[in-house]
Amino acid sequence: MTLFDADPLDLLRHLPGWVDGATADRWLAALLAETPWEQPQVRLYGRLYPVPRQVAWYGDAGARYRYSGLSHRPLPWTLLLAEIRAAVEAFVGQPLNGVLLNHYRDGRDSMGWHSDDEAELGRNPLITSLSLGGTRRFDLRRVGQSRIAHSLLLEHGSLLVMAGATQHHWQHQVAKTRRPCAPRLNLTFRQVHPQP
Ligand SMILES: O=C(O)CCC(=O)C(=O)O
Ligand SMILES: [Fe+2]
Repeated sequence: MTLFDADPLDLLRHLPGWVDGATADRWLAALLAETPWEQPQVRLYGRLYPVPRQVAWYGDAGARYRYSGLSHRPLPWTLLLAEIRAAVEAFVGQPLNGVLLNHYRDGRDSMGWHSDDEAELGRNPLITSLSLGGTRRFDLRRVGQSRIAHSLLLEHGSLLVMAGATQHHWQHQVAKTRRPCAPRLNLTFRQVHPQP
Protein backbone atom coordinates (compact mmCIF):
# COMPACT_ATOMS: atom_id res chain seq x y z
CA MET A 1 0.00 0.00 0.00
CA THR A 2 1.27 3.46 -0.77
CA LEU A 3 0.64 6.72 1.05
CA PHE A 4 -2.19 7.58 -1.28
CA ASP A 5 -4.32 4.45 -1.27
CA ALA A 6 -5.84 5.54 2.01
CA ASP A 7 -7.73 8.60 0.80
CA PRO A 8 -8.36 9.29 -2.87
CA LEU A 9 -9.05 12.95 -2.13
CA ASP A 10 -5.66 13.38 -0.59
CA LEU A 11 -3.93 14.24 -3.86
CA LEU A 12 -1.43 16.76 -2.64
CA ARG A 13 0.83 16.65 0.37
CA HIS A 14 3.16 19.34 1.60
CA LEU A 15 5.72 18.24 4.14
CA PRO A 16 7.81 21.12 5.53
CA GLY A 17 11.01 19.90 7.19
CA TRP A 18 10.88 16.52 5.44
CA VAL A 19 14.66 16.42 5.63
CA ASP A 20 16.66 17.88 8.54
CA GLY A 21 18.42 21.22 8.05
CA ALA A 22 22.00 19.93 8.14
CA THR A 23 21.29 17.28 5.49
CA ALA A 24 19.39 19.78 3.35
CA ASP A 25 22.36 22.19 3.58
CA ARG A 26 24.75 19.42 2.49
CA TRP A 27 22.54 18.39 -0.45
CA LEU A 28 22.10 21.99 -1.60
CA ALA A 29 25.81 22.85 -1.54
CA ALA A 30 26.83 19.64 -3.33
CA LEU A 31 24.15 19.89 -6.02
CA LEU A 32 24.91 23.56 -6.71
CA ALA A 33 28.59 22.67 -7.13
CA GLU A 34 28.39 19.43 -9.12
CA THR A 35 25.43 19.81 -11.50
CA PRO A 36 26.15 20.47 -15.21
CA TRP A 37 23.34 23.02 -15.65
CA GLU A 38 21.76 23.74 -18.99
CA GLN A 39 19.41 26.47 -20.09
CA PRO A 40 17.43 25.04 -23.01
CA GLN A 41 15.79 27.29 -25.56
CA VAL A 42 12.06 27.11 -26.17
CA ARG A 43 10.28 28.25 -29.29
CA LEU A 44 7.45 30.74 -28.68
CA TYR A 45 5.65 32.27 -31.66
CA GLY A 46 8.56 31.35 -33.91
CA ARG A 47 11.29 32.86 -31.74
CA LEU A 48 13.73 31.08 -29.45
CA TYR A 49 13.97 32.08 -25.80
CA PRO A 50 16.11 30.55 -23.04
CA VAL A 51 13.92 29.04 -20.28
CA PRO A 52 14.03 31.33 -17.21
CA ARG A 53 15.92 28.87 -14.99
CA GLN A 54 18.65 26.25 -15.26
CA VAL A 55 17.85 22.55 -15.53
CA ALA A 56 19.39 19.06 -15.55
CA TRP A 57 17.71 15.68 -16.12
CA TYR A 58 19.07 12.54 -14.42
CA GLY A 59 17.68 9.03 -14.63
CA ASP A 60 18.01 5.37 -15.44
CA ALA A 61 19.43 4.65 -18.89
CA GLY A 62 16.56 4.86 -21.36
CA ALA A 63 14.44 7.20 -19.22
CA ARG A 64 14.27 9.85 -21.92
CA TYR A 65 12.07 12.77 -20.99
CA ARG A 66 10.52 15.55 -23.03
CA TYR A 67 10.43 19.01 -21.48
CA SER A 68 10.63 22.47 -23.00
CA GLY A 69 9.74 20.83 -26.31
CA LEU A 70 12.84 18.64 -26.49
CA SER A 71 13.55 15.01 -25.65
CA HIS A 72 16.38 14.72 -23.14
CA ARG A 73 18.67 11.76 -22.58
CA PRO A 74 19.27 11.30 -18.83
CA LEU A 75 22.57 11.92 -17.11
CA PRO A 76 23.59 8.89 -15.00
CA TRP A 77 22.71 9.01 -11.29
CA THR A 78 25.41 10.53 -9.11
CA LEU A 79 26.10 9.01 -5.67
CA LEU A 80 24.28 11.89 -4.04
CA LEU A 81 21.22 11.84 -6.33
CA ALA A 82 20.99 8.05 -5.89
CA GLU A 83 21.00 8.60 -2.10
CA ILE A 84 18.25 11.21 -2.31
CA ARG A 85 16.21 9.08 -4.72
CA ALA A 86 16.41 6.12 -2.31
CA ALA A 87 15.08 8.27 0.53
CA VAL A 88 12.22 9.63 -1.60
CA GLU A 89 11.30 6.20 -2.98
CA ALA A 90 11.23 4.74 0.52
CA PHE A 91 8.90 7.53 1.59
CA VAL A 92 6.39 7.35 -1.28
CA GLY A 93 6.61 3.57 -1.71
CA GLN A 94 6.97 3.74 -5.49
CA PRO A 95 9.88 3.44 -7.90
CA LEU A 96 11.10 6.68 -9.47
CA ASN A 97 13.43 6.42 -12.45
CA GLY A 98 14.27 10.06 -13.12
CA VAL A 99 14.67 13.47 -11.53
CA LEU A 100 14.45 16.92 -13.08
CA LEU A 101 16.57 19.51 -11.30
CA ASN A 102 15.50 23.13 -11.58
CA HIS A 103 17.78 25.94 -10.43
CA TYR A 104 16.12 29.31 -9.74
CA ARG A 105 19.12 31.61 -9.44
CA ASP A 106 17.09 34.57 -8.15
CA GLY A 107 13.58 36.03 -8.24
CA ARG A 108 13.78 36.56 -12.01
CA ASP A 109 13.93 32.81 -12.57
CA SER A 110 10.54 31.11 -12.71
CA MET A 111 8.38 28.32 -14.10
CA GLY A 112 5.19 29.23 -15.96
CA TRP A 113 1.75 27.63 -15.56
CA HIS A 114 1.73 23.97 -16.60
CA SER A 115 0.62 20.48 -15.65
CA ASP A 116 3.07 17.60 -15.54
CA ASP A 117 1.05 15.68 -18.08
CA GLU A 118 3.57 14.50 -20.65
CA ALA A 119 2.59 11.17 -22.20
CA GLU A 120 5.66 9.38 -20.85
CA LEU A 121 4.54 10.06 -17.26
CA GLY A 122 1.45 7.88 -17.70
CA ARG A 123 -2.12 8.73 -16.74
CA ASN A 124 -1.93 9.59 -13.08
CA PRO A 125 1.70 10.33 -12.35
CA LEU A 126 3.15 10.65 -8.88
CA ILE A 127 5.36 13.75 -8.86
CA THR A 128 7.50 14.20 -5.77
CA SER A 129 9.31 17.47 -5.47
CA LEU A 130 12.05 18.35 -2.99
CA SER A 131 12.91 22.00 -2.39
CA LEU A 132 16.31 23.22 -1.25
CA GLY A 133 17.60 26.76 -0.69
CA GLY A 134 15.55 29.96 -0.91
CA THR A 135 11.81 29.80 -0.22
CA ARG A 136 9.57 30.38 -3.27
CA ARG A 137 5.82 30.51 -3.62
CA PHE A 138 4.16 27.63 -5.49
CA ASP A 139 0.71 28.45 -6.92
CA LEU A 140 -2.10 26.16 -8.05
CA ARG A 141 -5.07 26.98 -10.26
CA ARG A 142 -7.78 24.86 -11.82
CA VAL A 143 -7.38 24.07 -15.50
CA GLY A 144 -9.38 26.66 -17.46
CA GLN A 145 -9.30 29.28 -14.68
CA SER A 146 -6.83 32.11 -14.22
CA ARG A 147 -7.44 32.69 -10.49
CA ILE A 148 -4.85 31.25 -8.12
CA ALA A 149 -6.74 28.83 -5.86
CA HIS A 150 -3.93 27.81 -3.49
CA SER A 151 -0.42 28.95 -2.73
CA LEU A 152 2.23 27.14 -0.74
CA LEU A 153 5.61 28.38 0.45
CA LEU A 154 8.15 25.72 -0.47
CA GLU A 155 10.92 25.94 2.08
CA HIS A 156 14.39 24.47 2.37
CA GLY A 157 14.02 20.75 3.04
CA SER A 158 10.31 20.49 2.23
CA LEU A 159 8.69 17.80 0.11
CA LEU A 160 5.60 18.26 -2.06
CA VAL A 161 3.85 15.16 -3.37
CA MET A 162 1.27 15.45 -6.17
CA ALA A 163 -0.62 12.26 -6.86
CA GLY A 164 -3.59 10.78 -8.65
CA ALA A 165 -5.45 13.03 -11.04
CA THR A 166 -3.82 16.30 -9.83
CA GLN A 167 -2.27 16.92 -13.24
CA HIS A 168 -5.63 16.56 -15.04
CA HIS A 169 -7.42 19.23 -13.04
CA TRP A 170 -4.72 21.57 -11.83
CA GLN A 171 -1.87 23.67 -13.14
CA HIS A 172 1.02 24.98 -11.09
CA GLN A 173 3.64 27.71 -11.37
CA VAL A 174 6.57 29.31 -9.57
CA ALA A 175 6.12 32.99 -10.43
CA LYS A 176 8.82 35.60 -10.71
CA THR A 177 9.16 37.84 -7.66
CA ARG A 178 10.72 41.21 -6.91
CA ARG A 179 11.49 40.12 -3.38
CA PRO A 180 15.12 39.29 -2.79
CA CYS A 181 15.45 35.52 -2.61
CA ALA A 182 18.32 33.12 -2.25
CA PRO A 183 19.08 30.59 -5.00
CA ARG A 184 16.66 27.68 -4.94
CA LEU A 185 16.88 24.12 -6.20
CA ASN A 186 13.87 21.94 -6.87
CA LEU A 187 14.19 18.23 -7.58
CA THR A 188 11.09 16.64 -9.09
CA PHE A 189 11.27 12.87 -9.07
CA ARG A 190 9.21 11.06 -11.69
CA GLN A 191 8.57 7.60 -13.10
CA VAL A 192 9.00 7.84 -16.86
CA HIS A 193 7.68 5.23 -19.28
CA PRO A 194 9.66 5.85 -22.46
CA GLN A 195 7.49 6.27 -25.53
CA PRO A 196 8.07 4.08 -28.61
O1 LIG B 1 10.11 24.41 -8.71
C1 LIG B 1 9.04 23.88 -8.38
O2 LIG B 1 8.67 23.82 -7.21
C2 LIG B 1 8.14 23.31 -9.43
C3 LIG B 1 8.84 22.51 -10.48
C4 LIG B 1 7.88 21.93 -11.47
O3 LIG B 1 6.73 22.22 -11.48
C5 LIG B 1 8.35 20.94 -12.47
O4 LIG B 1 9.57 20.66 -12.54
O5 LIG B 1 7.52 20.44 -13.22
FE1 LIG C 1 5.57 20.84 -12.66
